[in-house]
Amino acid sequence: MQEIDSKYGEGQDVQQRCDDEKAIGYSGLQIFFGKSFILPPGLETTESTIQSFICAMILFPAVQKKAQAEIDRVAGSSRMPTFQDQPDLPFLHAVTLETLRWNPAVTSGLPHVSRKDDVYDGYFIPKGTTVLANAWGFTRNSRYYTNPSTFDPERYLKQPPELDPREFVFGYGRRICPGKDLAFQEVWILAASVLWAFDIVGVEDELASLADEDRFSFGMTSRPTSLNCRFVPRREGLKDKLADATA
Ligand code: HEM
Repeated sequence: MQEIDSKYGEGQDVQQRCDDEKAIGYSGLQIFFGKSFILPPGLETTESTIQSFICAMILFPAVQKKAQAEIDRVAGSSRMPTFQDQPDLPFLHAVTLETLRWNPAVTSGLPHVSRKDDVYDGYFIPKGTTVLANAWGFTRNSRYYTNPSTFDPERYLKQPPELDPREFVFGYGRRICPGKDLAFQEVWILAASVLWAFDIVGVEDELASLADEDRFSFGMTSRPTSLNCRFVPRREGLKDKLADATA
């Protein structure tokens, strides 16, 4: 990758770079994850969201079991779930939403500048002020979510459902995340595939005793502070089945 990185700086000819990478044998996945490429804005956020999903599955095994039961009912044991199964997997859809909410990857949004004087909730905000929208604040607000620290996908399945986190975890307006639909689908297919193939089992219970404030890093992108777990295969001949699915 270094050889390619030194040839192409940021913002250089992406198509040419892809062709060169393919020519020297990088897989599609390596190209997707290549640094100094156009995707880094979505890379860390998606990665940390997936880590939060794994963390949630460790801490809330009943949710994991319920999602696996739904996947098994729809896809069976001989094939992995695919996007075609999406309409038949409402609980998994809710698990994906709850993953986005439970630990939003960008907890305090990105800084923006107010373009004119404004008043919000009685506070005067002069033109030119740096403004941050607190996504974390939404996720833990009991006005929107019951037991907000609990990972509970059912909140989106009851009538009326609680607030869809896609309303705020991807930002707002003109600069809203352009990768939001892709991100949702990436997290969904990863959750579907991993839960079909493996039981995710925590190897230490230190995470369970932590409060929200200590459980997540709250960096530029927020991720779980500890993630010790084992992926235990759920299927006979899993290696061959995975090879078939990715061939
Ligand atoms: C779960 C995954 C993701 C989350 C939580 C997320 C969240 C965000 C947030 C909060 C912003 C700032 C929006 C604002 O300024 O108000 C943003 C911007 C952006 N995201 Fe994402 N994102 C994710 C995945 C992706 C993916 C997969 C891509 C691309 C493939 C992507 C590309 C971008 C780009 C290019 C921007 C900058 C947009 C601009 O400034 O005009 N993101 N994202």
